[in-house]
Amino acid sequence: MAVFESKHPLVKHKVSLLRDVNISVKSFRELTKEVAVLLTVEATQQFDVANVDMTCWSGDIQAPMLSKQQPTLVPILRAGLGMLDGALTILPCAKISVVGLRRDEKTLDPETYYENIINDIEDRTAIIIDPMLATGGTAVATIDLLKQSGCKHIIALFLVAAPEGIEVLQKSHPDVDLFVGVIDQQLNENGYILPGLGDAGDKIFGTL
Ligand SMILES: O=P(O)(O)OC[C@H]1O[C@H](OP(=O)(O)OP(=O)(O)O)[C@H](O)[C@@H]1O
Ligand SMILES: O=c1cc[nH]c(=O)[nH]1
Ligand SMILES: [Mg+2]
Repeated sequence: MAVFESKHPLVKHKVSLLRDVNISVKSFRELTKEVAVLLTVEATQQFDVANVDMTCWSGDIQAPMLSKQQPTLVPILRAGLGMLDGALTILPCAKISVVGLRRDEKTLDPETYYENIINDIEDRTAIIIDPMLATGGTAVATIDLLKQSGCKHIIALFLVAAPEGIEVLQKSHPDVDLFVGVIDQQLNENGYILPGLGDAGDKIFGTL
């Protein structure tokens, strides 16, 4: 598994702004979307292109186009919805597969409460989007669901990731590449990322 931590100065800057304890819901939503745009650009840099015949204003040409089907975006409810608009800005034709998982506050185990994965997922790259990778339990369960549905190629985007979660993912799904805004220090005793962003879902949905 490859882990790509963004080197883009705007990603660093915007994730730092997201950490402000006094951030408004509006700013948190806007910045989450903006970082999602930047991470989607980085994650799609490795996509293959192949020349196709086309007629241009100046005549017939061969022009490079994406050689595979458009990917499917996989927002993990709730917080992943905050990144969906940003990812769609770069991939406006992507199909969307939605999964809903929440962590049990005490055990930190993920519980799946919704699953709506596209039919032809075996032909497409799945791009998981979720602001936070903490213990890794939610991401592992999501990848399990996608693989059970026939998905063969999966990448995952996170604004902030804890080293503990990266290690768990690495062990469970070594074939999945990660694109991360910032790798943070550690988890606290309640499974929250330090320094982190706090509860990203609550900040995006205004349920603090
Ligand atoms: O790596 P883990 O320890 O599994 O934690 C990460 C998960 O926790 C958060 O979701 P949460 O369960 O708070 O649900 P929400 O998006 O509805 O707020 C976050 O958006 C991830 O999905
Ligand atoms: O720090 C964390 C950990 C899990 N989920 C969040 O939203 N934040
Ligand atoms: Mg939450």
